[in-house]
Amino acid sequence: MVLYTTGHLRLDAATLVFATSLLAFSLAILSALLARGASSKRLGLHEWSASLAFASFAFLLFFFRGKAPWVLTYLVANLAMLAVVPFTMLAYAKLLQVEAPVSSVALSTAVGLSGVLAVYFLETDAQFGVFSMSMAIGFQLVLAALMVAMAPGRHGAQWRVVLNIIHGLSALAFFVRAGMALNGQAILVSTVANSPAQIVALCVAALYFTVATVVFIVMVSQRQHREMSDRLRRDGLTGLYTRTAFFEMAVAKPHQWQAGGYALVLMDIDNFKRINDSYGHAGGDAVLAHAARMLSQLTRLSDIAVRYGGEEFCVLLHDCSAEEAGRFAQRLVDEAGRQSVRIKDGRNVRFTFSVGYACAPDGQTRGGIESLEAVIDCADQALYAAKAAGRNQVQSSSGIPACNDVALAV
Ligand SMILES: Nc1nc2c(ncn2[C@@H]2O[C@H](COP(=O)(O)OP(=O)(O)OP(=O)(O)O)[C@@H](O)[C@H]2O)c(=O)[nH]1
Repeated sequence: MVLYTTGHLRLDAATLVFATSLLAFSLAILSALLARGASSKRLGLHEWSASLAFASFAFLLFFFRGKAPWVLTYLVANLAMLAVVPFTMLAYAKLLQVEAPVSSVALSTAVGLSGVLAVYFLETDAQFGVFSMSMAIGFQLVLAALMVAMAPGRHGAQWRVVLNIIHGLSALAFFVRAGMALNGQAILVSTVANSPAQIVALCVAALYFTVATVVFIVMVSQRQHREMSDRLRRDGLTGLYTRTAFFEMAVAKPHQWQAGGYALVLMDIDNFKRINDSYGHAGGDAVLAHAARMLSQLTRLSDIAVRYGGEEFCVLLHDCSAEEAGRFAQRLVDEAGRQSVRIKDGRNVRFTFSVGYACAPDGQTRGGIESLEAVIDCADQALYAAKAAGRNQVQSSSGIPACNDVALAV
């Protein structure tokens, strides 16, 4: 099949193979240039660029079939093709922060490789090579689609769907090709075989490289944007959310913390001024950073840990009973008492926490931000009570008369 347009312009296998190589090469350069930014490196653009470079190289070698040595245009070209999807998966692993299915990839690569080696060295029928390569790449495309579909989070959901449509379409093209090989109709990628199957497969390849690269770059830029806005909401010294960001988040997504009830835990490092006086401001900073790390380790992903003031922290425990909040608060005090912070001059600094907490049980959380402010106020009074009672301890707001049924009271 040759899709003619006018005059000398024709869309045949030779044109398509060369154009696909050029297209993949241009997209590889674009991805490599975008990967030059420090933050882009760890988002998988290098791997994406490598995958396209392998594809471009393979298609260029296919283009020279019949004019260059068979070792290059068959063996090396197919080895390059076998590297394309695994590098794509490495890129997804970085961007979506998931594990690549290494053993399944290795197994499918071995299947593809065995077919190619058998054809090249043992002069087995060429259809065996086409079948094993097509099955291997089709299977790897399905694995890539599963990685994209099963990655945690719902960010860029519509783009993931587009990616998976194109993965599915490409996998289907490879499985059809494998089926044709079984039926004895398979053709090698060639510039002279202009069968409809060949033309369609080449068009699908060009479509795959273009759409998948555009979508990948969009997803990279979305993640960069998310990370940048998250960084702006965090305190530079401790990495915890700032007080302003905390209230913005609480107002924006009340259902995320109200559902199931919540507890608000406020904690303050005891006699912090003395720590600053004894160990210097840098020593004090090291204690703050250590305390924040400890806090992050003890909280769940659904909780919100905040640097509430100078040496004061707060945690919103989502879906949490009063007993659980009490245990969490006591754990903070115990851990702080157990740990010490090694500062730059080699000295160890010990610190303690005073903690106050208040709860808004499930069913009493309808007051929105006003209710949250009331709960914080009660946790603050409990913290004050802990300080007044001698520090290094936990107090609950339940003993404070004004704080009973606090969420209902507002
Ligand atoms: N190193 C350092 N110190 C800070 C920072 N922010 C606030 N501080 C200091 O934290 C100290 C807080 O002291 P106070 O409010 O008197 O409280 P405290 O000494 O912890 O006493 P209690 O809270 O009553 O136990 C002040 O000396 C502030 O200068 C910071 O980012 N780094």
